Amino acid sequence: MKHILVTGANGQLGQCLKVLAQSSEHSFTFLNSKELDVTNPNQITSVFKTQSYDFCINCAAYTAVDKAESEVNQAQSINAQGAKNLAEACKTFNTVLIHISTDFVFDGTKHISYIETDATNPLSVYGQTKLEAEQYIQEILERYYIIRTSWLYSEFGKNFVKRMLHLARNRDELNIVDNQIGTPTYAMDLAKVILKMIPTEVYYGLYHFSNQGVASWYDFAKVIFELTQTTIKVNPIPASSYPTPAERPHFSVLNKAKIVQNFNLEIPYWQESLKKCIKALF
Ligand SMILES: NC(=O)C1=CN([C@@H]2O[C@H](COP(=O)(O)OP(=O)(O)OC[C@H]3O[C@@H](n4cnc5c(N)ncnc54)[C@H](OP(=O)(O)O)[C@@H]3O)[C@@H](O)[C@H]2O)C=CC1
Ligand SMILES: Cc1cn([C@H]2C[C@H](O)[C@@H](COP(=O)(O)OP(=O)(O)O[C@H]3O[C@@H](C)C(=O)[C@@H](O)[C@H]3O)O2)c(=O)[nH]c1=O
Repeated sequence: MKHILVTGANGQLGQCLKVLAQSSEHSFTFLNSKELDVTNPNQITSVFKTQSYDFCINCAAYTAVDKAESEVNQAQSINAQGAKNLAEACKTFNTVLIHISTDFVFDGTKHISYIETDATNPLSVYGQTKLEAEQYIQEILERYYIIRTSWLYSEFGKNFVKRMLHLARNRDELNIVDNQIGTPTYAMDLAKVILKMIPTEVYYGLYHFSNQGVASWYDFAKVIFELTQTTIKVNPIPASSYPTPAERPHFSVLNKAKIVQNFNLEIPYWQESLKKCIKALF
């Protein structure tokens, strides 16, 4: 049995981990942003002093991609400095850090799936602060897992699936970007993989994980409405017709070969996992 600390426990990934913790052999401590503010090194130290943790899963993040363009300091402080603070505590207290990163560290100019060693070049403040976090962790720690994932959704928190269903209540028509290509990922699938990595305690390093398959946001929206039998007209539009403060990569499909091989995974296709999430929502 391992002792596991989870930060940012009220976010969507944190809540998925809470569900899985109920049937896990491990002992979990879930702390929300008030109980453990990752920007506060003193608070982190006092939490790590209360008991010895084998693992810390960092689910704390600033994830408002567009807002981050104007709240640079806050995004930097939570995403980059917060991860650095946790990495330092993990080093002092001999804890393995499991940190979640993003496909938005890439600029999207590649045409085949991104592997872990591909060059990064974030287009947004959010992506830049998440990349800084990766760099701090790699500098400070030897025993860490960084998992880059993409387009997370779940029955919990704020995400694209819930936003589409909410918008469809008052609209007959939606325009959705069809030239940003990635892979939607069910946060519950990511949570399961994280827990599968825990007993292994080997193969530390940087990994990519998403569901299988490829989609545009338009494809994603269409399937959300099909599965929920929502009648709405969905129009494909280029990103240039949907201006946003943050630029997003045109292509950010992640290659999962490394995580599949090292942890012997079978990854579900995104449409299959979306069905499970929709079932949990209704
Ligand atoms: N959502 C997505 O599409 C993707 C997310 N990721 C990454 O996955 C991880 C999990 O994301 P997700 O669950 O969706 O994120 P959420 O936005 O759902 O949750 C983030 C959590 O972090 C908490 N938090 C914010 N500031 C602090 C702080 N200073 N100290 C402690 N906790 C804080 C928030 O708490 P509060 O609500 O109280 O502010 C919130 O509960 C993140 O690292 C994210 O970057 C990667 C790819 C895609
Ligand atoms: C609401 C809406 C969005 N869009 C577009 C805008 C954008 O290009 C795309 C997705 O928009 P969102 O703002 O919902 O998603 P976004 O916040 O960009 O999602 C990202 O979040 C961060 C945290 C990550 O790490 C990424 O992997 C990714 O999941 O959909 C439309 O085209 N029409 C719409 O009506």
